[in-house]
Amino acid sequence: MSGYGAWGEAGASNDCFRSRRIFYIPPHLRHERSLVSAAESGEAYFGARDMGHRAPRHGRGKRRVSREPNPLGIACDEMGNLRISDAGDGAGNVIDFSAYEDIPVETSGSDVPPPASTFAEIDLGEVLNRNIQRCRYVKPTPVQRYAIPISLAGRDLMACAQTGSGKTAAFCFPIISEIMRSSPPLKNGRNQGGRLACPQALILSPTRELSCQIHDEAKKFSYQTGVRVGVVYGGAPAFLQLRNLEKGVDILVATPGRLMDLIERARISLQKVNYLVLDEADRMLDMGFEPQIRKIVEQMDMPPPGTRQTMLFSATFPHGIQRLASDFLKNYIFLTVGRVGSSTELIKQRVEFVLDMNKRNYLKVLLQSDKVNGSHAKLPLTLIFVETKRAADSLQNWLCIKGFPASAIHGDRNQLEREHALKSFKSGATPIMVATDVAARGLDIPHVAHVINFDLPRDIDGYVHRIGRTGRAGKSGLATAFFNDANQPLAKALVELMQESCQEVPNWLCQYADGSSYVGERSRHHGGSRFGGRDFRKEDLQLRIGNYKSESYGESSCAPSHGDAGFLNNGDIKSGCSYEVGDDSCSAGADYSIGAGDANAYDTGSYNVGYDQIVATGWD
Ligand SMILES: Nc1ncnc2c1ncn2[C@@H]1O[C@H](COP(=O)(O)OP(=O)(O)OP(=O)(O)O)[C@@H](O)[C@H]1O
Repeated sequence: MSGYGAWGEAGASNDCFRSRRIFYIPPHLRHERSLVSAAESGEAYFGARDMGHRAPRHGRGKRRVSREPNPLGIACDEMGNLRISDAGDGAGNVIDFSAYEDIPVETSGSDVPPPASTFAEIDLGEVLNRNIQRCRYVKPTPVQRYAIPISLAGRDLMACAQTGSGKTAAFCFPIISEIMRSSPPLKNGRNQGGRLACPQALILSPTRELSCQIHDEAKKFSYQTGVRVGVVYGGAPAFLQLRNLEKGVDILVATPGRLMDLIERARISLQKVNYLVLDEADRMLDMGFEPQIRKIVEQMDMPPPGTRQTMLFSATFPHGIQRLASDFLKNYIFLTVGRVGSSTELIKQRVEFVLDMNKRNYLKVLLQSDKVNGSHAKLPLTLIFVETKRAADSLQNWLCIKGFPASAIHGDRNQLEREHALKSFKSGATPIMVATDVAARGLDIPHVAHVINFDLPRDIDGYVHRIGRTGRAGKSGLATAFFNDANQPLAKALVELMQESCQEVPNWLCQYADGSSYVGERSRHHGGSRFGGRDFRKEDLQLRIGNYKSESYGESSCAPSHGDAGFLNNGDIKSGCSYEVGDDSCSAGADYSIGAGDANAYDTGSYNVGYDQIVATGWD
């Protein structure tokens, strides 16, 4: 094996494939030279006991500098210190977040801590602050300005902020800082026997790729802090992940399936979890994940809400999901940051009427024109979303035949194929990637210039996440959607979203919207608001003030124009308050996962039905 490929070979004999033991080395372990050389030399990987370079804890900011591998990929001096002048975003640029300055922010809940305007204002600790500088994060983004102080104040949080606006750092920074602060230090995140990992923080995410990405980010942020980050996800051998965890883990990033498996095998315990994060929280409580998440959060050994701190993040938060999520939270703050990508025109949205039979030809024309307009006549990175796994394979083949280098990523591909596709897309070797919704959320791929919805998703939230793969971190991007009669149910919500984002809406699309029978989550609950979502407690309360009874839940920092008059301060809503108006809302909630078992497919029909039930039986 050469370099740090994805596969390790033990007992290698190049001409005799069968005599080799070949095993997969997951990305987060590929920097471990000892692992790779053990694999190359045929030595058992299992013998590599001390591959970690954990810095012993000597109190906050005073951990011993170690030979910890440098996750930032930046030059270090002989002591392992990064040379800050060498640091950057990979392209040597300071990222421009000025586009986010005027974004409207709304908070609700009791005693909301004031936001911070600079990182220096927030007491995150010297080492972490240095890493923030190394990442070239000059100023906190709006979600970071609000979420970090809220989290440091120990409050539960439901945060809805636009795609690409820095939510990962918003939950990683306070957790790393608090773990560094924790005294006395816990036993390096494992029990005395050493085989049971007991993380202090658990970050759950819906896909393997996103878990790996969060893990990589968290490693960068925690460089030389002594805080250890681990990851477990399906599709890769568990024993390698476990070996890594045995060295100790403070922050564990996980997909739910693999985590559950390792809990049941008594290799991970959640009893010391002080911080729980659900990234893409609406997705985690939707589409078949909900029972699993409930099991992990409520039926294992995790401390209950109030004892642990819980933070939920996403760019979209349908109200029904907010209701479910509130079971996991205690006296939480709801934070909304307007959808920057849309509202500031960072993402230019175009919708074209294209019949199914013409889609491929139209795509070809589009790609050819992108190529002509691209720098050095090169195709810019283009992500194409399709509905099914089979369609992804088929379109990828067709593109390759037509001379457009393309990779494909979907749930039927094995982990190695998925990683390979992503890597070759990121590097530009195959500048086109065809994807199902497995790549719709969270993935932060620099320089994606164009997102094409070859098949539109069935719900508007899916559209928001998909187009959010471009126009990230202050950069602009383009999103093109192919629309035809089959997409009529989406028309109204699409027009509203485009209008909100100051996009040019074609007349023909408005006509489709006028004739649309679909009333999506956005139409029904966002009420034309510029915000990415509203705190469902407000609207429930407003309804109850009118129809049932008054109950206080907390103060809103937003102007009275949002209808806050009449709210009392400092109360705490009981989780699941909507149950008062009919237990149907409970069972409606359960519909979210029924019929949506395929984690790679969207089936929003089920939750629309569920929500209709709430509306019909609860409020009318
Ligand atoms: N304060 C900051 N200054 C500069 N860049 C930042 C800052 N915070 C985050 N970034 C960069 O912005 C990009 C997007 O961040 P991130 O992936 O956390 O977005 P997100 O809000 O989680 O998006 P999504 O909703 O798609 O998951 C990343 O490349 C990250 O490094």
